[in-house]
Amino acid sequence: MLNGKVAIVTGAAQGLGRSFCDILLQNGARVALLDVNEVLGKEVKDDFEKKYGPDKTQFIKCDVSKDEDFKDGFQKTVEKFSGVDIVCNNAGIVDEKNWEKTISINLAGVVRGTYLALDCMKKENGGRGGVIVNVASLAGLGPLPPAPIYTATKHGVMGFSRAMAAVSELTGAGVRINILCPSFVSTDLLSTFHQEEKTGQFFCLKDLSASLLEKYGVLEPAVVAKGLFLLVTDESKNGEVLLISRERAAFVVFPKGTGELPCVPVSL
Ligand SMILES: NC(=O)C1=CN([C@@H]2O[C@H](COP(=O)(O)OP(=O)(O)OC[C@H]3O[C@@H](n4cnc5c(N)ncnc54)[C@H](O)[C@@H]3O)[C@@H](O)[C@H]2O)C=CC1
Ligand SMILES: CCCCCC(=O)CC\C=C/C=C/C=C/[C@@H](O)[C@@H](O)CCCC(=O)O
Repeated sequence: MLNGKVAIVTGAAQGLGRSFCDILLQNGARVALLDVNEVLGKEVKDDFEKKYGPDKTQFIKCDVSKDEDFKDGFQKTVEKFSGVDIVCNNAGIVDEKNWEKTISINLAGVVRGTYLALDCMKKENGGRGGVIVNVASLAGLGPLPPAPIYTATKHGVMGFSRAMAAVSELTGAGVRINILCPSFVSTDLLSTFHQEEKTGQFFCLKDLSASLLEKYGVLEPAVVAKGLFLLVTDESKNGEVLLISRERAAFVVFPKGTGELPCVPVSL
């Protein structure tokens, strides 16, 4: 289904990003693995090479918070695979103490990756069109009290990506932009929920964290990867938000305009 297609996945060295690469490779795509972790990234590339054969993957060391790194990642991908069709802006962290770092990766990194992807794929630039999937979270749909900055970045990814999907459609860029909102997933990032050095002043809410984990359950990365595959392959989807939790996978329906927002009127 994805034969001949070229994908870029950030945060590809482990967790959800690794699963996203796997399902894209399984379906015939060639994949550039971008990650700041060079050791793990090269190991994953070797694993994929054993599983899918040579010349299907390329690991590129890239810190999505650095402009030159990210531009270099795109340039090396185009040089190796002669173009890009799919971009998954997945890299993300939880660090409520170093909150500027969290914003620079989770939000600014997604903005950077979306702009680079559009420059590379949009038809007016000689691109062949394509699709961008930005990874938000259930915390992009509602507040996650133990991680307010993380929540802010994911809400930012939601607003930015939905606006850019409209921009892409209005300008005829030929690039679809969709958003993935998973619930808790069994990856290294989830363990930060219980680490005081990552949750900082909000570590006091660790009981709420535990109850939220109980309430929402924990998904396997491969389940979320199926959601990525749907957003990549369903060409009718642009500006869509796919929520994936233990109970359901569903496209979020938003009010058509602010006039339809559920509100309680007040007299001023
Ligand atoms: N694990 C979970 O419960 C959920 C995770 N997500 C989101 O999914 C995405 C992936 O998270 P996980 O796979 O769970 O985390 P993870 O910690 O297992 O993997 C994240 C990957 O991103 C890489 N990375 C970190 N900073 C980077 C940077 N500056 N530049 C490039 N790569 C960088 C890491 O080296 C790592 O390989 C994140 O955006 C996260 O917010 C969303 C909902 C739930
Ligand atoms: C800090 C660790 C983050 C782990 C990575 C995630 O993105 C996990 C996101 C999973 C669940 C988020 C749930 C957010 C729920 C809110 O919408 C709100 O409903 C929470 C209010 C408390 C409650 O639901 O009882």
